[in-house]
Amino acid sequence: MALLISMPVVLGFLLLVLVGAYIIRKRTSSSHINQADAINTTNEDEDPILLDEDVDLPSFGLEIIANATDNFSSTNKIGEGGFGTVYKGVLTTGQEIAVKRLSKDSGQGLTEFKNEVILISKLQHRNLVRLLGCCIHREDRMLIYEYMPNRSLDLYIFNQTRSTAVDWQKRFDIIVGIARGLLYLHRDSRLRIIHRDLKASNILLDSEMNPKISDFGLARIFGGDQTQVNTKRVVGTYGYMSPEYAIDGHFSMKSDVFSFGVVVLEIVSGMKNRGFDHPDHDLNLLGHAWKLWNEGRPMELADALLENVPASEVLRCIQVGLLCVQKRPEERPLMSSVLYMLDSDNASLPQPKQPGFYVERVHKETDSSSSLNISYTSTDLTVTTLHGR
Ligand SMILES: Nc1ncnc2c1ncn2[C@@H]1O[C@H](COP(=O)(O)OP(=O)(O)OP(=O)(O)O)[C@@H](O)[C@H]1O
Repeated sequence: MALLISMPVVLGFLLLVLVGAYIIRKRTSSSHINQADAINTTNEDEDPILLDEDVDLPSFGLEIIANATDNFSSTNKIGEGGFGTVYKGVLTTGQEIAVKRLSKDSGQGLTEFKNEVILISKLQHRNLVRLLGCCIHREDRMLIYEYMPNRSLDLYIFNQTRSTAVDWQKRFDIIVGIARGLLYLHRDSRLRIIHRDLKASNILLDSEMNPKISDFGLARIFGGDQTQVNTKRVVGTYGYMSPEYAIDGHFSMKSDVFSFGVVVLEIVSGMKNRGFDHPDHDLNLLGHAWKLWNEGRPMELADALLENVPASEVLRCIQVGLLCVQKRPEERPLMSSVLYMLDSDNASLPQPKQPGFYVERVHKETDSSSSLNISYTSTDLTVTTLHGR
């Protein structure tokens, strides 16, 4: 009798457990869908998307890397970034490497480290820097890259002495190479990747001055038909960030296109967007280029150190650069169109409209569509801004 009474109770309990398990499973799997097949626009959590899967990447022992870099000696130090210090090293095989050592007090860096390892180990393109492996030893984390003998683009184009080493043909090839690398990230790789920190110091140059996009610590994977992510944590570098990203935290392929446009105008002019100084106005490089364009004298933007430049090619690059930095993301071209425009002599290009963020020296630019003022600092550091705080 007692058994007969308790039977429905037991069955009911079992049913509850099953329904509960189903709901939990459904929730878990839909959070995966958000990452992989995501919807058109998503809100990004404070933490970046990290794929939970094994990465097939060689691991170097600390001893090997310490030997290669002369125990991380200051003479082997070649750079310093938001992530930590970069050292040059030589393996016993004679192969030259660049070692990025995550600084220990960089809480941000650990997430970026994982992100970079996971992302770049899946990518392969002649215009992307190659990650050879990583080294994890206790608290120490390092990324091992192929060494780029000509270091980064900023060291050439913003340096009067060195910039003569990059004539117009080289600069044009570098622009096209960066565009190809970015198109691969946006469209042609197995994943759709938004770099988020494209800038001159993240373009490395090999022995033949071929450009390689580097620094994937801030990059994000988009899935399915996803075109935009909204984040509260804006990370990037002032001078290269698009208005909709810097102000509203919206990033997309079009925010990378904006950064690409800034790089193009910097390559053509040999001047930095941020910190640009002109006696006649308060505009930054984008504003200056836009002003010259409207006044019908765009060729004045070209680096004075360049000789015998093919005017039509330079003009095309300036026009493409201005199209990429247009204020409204929907007006900016996709990287496929950018490459088409760069490649074709006689394609008729659209007229560029007003760029985003084109005032510099007033140190403050207000966007009417947002209640937020963007205040520039005087440093060129990578920034992290929390919106809505
Ligand atoms: N693979 C490499 N080969 C040669 N030089 C490199 C390599 N990777 C980085 N460097 C040098 O080290 C410098 C610092 O690189 P890193 O990517 O850490 O910082 P960054 O891009 O300058 O700044 P941030 O981290 O703020 O974006 C680069 O500008 C470049 O000159």
